[in-house]
Amino acid sequence: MDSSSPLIQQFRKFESKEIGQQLIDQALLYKADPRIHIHKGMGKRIGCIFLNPSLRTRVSTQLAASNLGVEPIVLNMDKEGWALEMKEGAVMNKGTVEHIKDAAGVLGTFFDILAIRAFPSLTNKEEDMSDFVFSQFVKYSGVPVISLESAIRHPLQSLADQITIQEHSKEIKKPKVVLTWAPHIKAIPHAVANSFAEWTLGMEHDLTITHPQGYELDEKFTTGAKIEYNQSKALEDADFVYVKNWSGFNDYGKIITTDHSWMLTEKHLKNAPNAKVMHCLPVRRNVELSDEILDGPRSLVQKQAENRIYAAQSVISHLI
Ligand SMILES: NCCC[C@H](NC(=O)CCC(=O)O)C(=O)O
Ligand SMILES: NC(=O)OP(=O)(O)O
Repeated sequence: MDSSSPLIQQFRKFESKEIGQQLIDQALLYKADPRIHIHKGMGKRIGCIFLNPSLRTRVSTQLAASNLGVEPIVLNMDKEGWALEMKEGAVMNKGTVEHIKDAAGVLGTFFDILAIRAFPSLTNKEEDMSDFVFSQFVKYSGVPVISLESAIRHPLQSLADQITIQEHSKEIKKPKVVLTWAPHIKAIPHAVANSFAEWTLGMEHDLTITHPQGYELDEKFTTGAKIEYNQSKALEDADFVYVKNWSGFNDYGKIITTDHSWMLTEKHLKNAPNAKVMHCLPVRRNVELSDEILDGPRSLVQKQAENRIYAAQSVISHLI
């Protein structure tokens, strides 16, 4: 498939509701019968390259590939690979051992598809915003590259989230979705929140984003959403509440507040009796979200994680 096609672009950034729905439908087909296309990927290989930790993405991508007969090979580059140099023209007389040009070139000859996890630095805003590390793999590998969460987006997570929303909103015409900031002990990337906003708006749901002053996200991803600084007002009558921490975007990579009162508990949802609660995981229990919600009937977090398999399978299937 031509790597500039809108379908492939959507694996990186949201292109259209029609393509979004097509990917969701394909994922649901695989969920009903995971090995229906077991021969489709015969002889193909996907290289899953992790520059950062992962549980769900690592395992679900391998399961998705296996369901299609594609052989997955995982390289935990941060632990097992050579330290990569990303900068053009670098004099490599310090810690980095291998240049991205050489490494990505080799990986491109070994694999039909690459899948890359590369978190942001959260210190160099301009570089992070250009999705520098992910883009270097795209530039030098010469094969289609799937994002397993890059500096600015986490599209496979968002696809899984939209599958989950669709599965749980059969009776609701236009679900009210609320993305709420949650406290955390560390500076956390914007990718999950950005992609969730991009896909939720793209699928034409009603999106409200709530966070303390100063935690405004990049407008590139949030235009069309209501921004409501009063969390309890934002949560009223919500159908889905997506809980996520992120660090400052304007005050880049900074922790602006850790206000514990933003941690979602049952009390916060007294005016949202039907709200289902979502989180991409891993979650810091009783910091971001309370045990009572995570272990209670509102929680969709396990369903989201399960749908990661079929989201990845839908995307890989379109690529082979
Ligand atoms: N892919 C799922 C989330 C990955 C990352 N979370 C983290 O880094 C959590 C780290 C911690 O809790 O220490 C994030 O939110 O973008
Ligand atoms: N949600 C998610 O991407 O999880 P991992 O970081 O464990 O892959």
